[in-house]
Amino acid sequence: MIVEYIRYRIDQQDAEEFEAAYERAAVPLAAAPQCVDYELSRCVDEPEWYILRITWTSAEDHLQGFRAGEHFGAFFSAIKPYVRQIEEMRHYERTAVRGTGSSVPSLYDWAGGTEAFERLTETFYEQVLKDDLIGPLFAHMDPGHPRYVAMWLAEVFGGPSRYTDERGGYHHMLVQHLGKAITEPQRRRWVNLLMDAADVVGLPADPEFRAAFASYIEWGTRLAFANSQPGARPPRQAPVPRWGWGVAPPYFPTS
Ligand code: HEM
Repeated sequence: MIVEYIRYRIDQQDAEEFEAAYERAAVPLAAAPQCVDYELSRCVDEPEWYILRITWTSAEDHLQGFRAGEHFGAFFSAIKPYVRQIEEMRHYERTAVRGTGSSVPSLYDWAGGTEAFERLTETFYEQVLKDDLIGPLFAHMDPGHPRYVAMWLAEVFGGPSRYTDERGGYHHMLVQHLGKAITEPQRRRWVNLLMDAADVVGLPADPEFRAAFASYIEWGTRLAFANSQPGARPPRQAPVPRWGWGVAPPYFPTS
């Protein structure tokens, strides 16, 4: 991905029409498969300055794909009157320095932190061991297993990176599943028992948290299933995934 920044200097009296022109240009831009996202911002301190940020799938996709593609004509005709007002138009490569702030609580904090995940996995594995379908898979599990899985989940949901630092991270987790030939009914039972345990230990039951939680569990169990099949060749090294709220951020009642 590549980020294009276009800085405009627009006379105050033209600002309204400029923004309206970009609203029109945004329609073909949004339809272009080379465009990841875009945002037009106006400077507060010096309102004649605007910056348009467009993330493209690549510089080549922008310059060859978009510009030669079916959406460019409509895009360009909307913004053509302002081309002479461009002060800078460049592609920038993202660096490793990026992240999110703390304005939105992590799923880890929302759930109640390490203690909540430990309660969850304690209860979950008590039921797993009694279960006819998946109990036998865990018959020889390490007594620390519930705590290790709690560490994994805590890290995935935005908590401390203890599974990576103390337990070997993704690679260690992966090898535990290799060759286990998990069946779909076993995967589904694992999910069902975990969801039951979430209710029993009182993990937050709001729709937003549960949707994000269930989404990771669905994804993770399907990966565990796939990686456990005979002949599976998953990547041996990768970071522990970090799961966020997705499209439904936490709901804070206003009154
Ligand atoms: C989101 C889904 C899953 C997560 C996050 C997860 C997590 C983990 C982790 C972190 C370990 C290694 C613990 C350690 O550090 O020692 C592990 C091991 C294991 N997992 Fe999973 N797992 C998932 C799905 C499944 C499923 C669906 C099954 C089978 C139905 C399964 C069966 C096992 C088994 C049998 C082990 C080895 C246990 C032992 O003998 O110690 N896992 N899992």
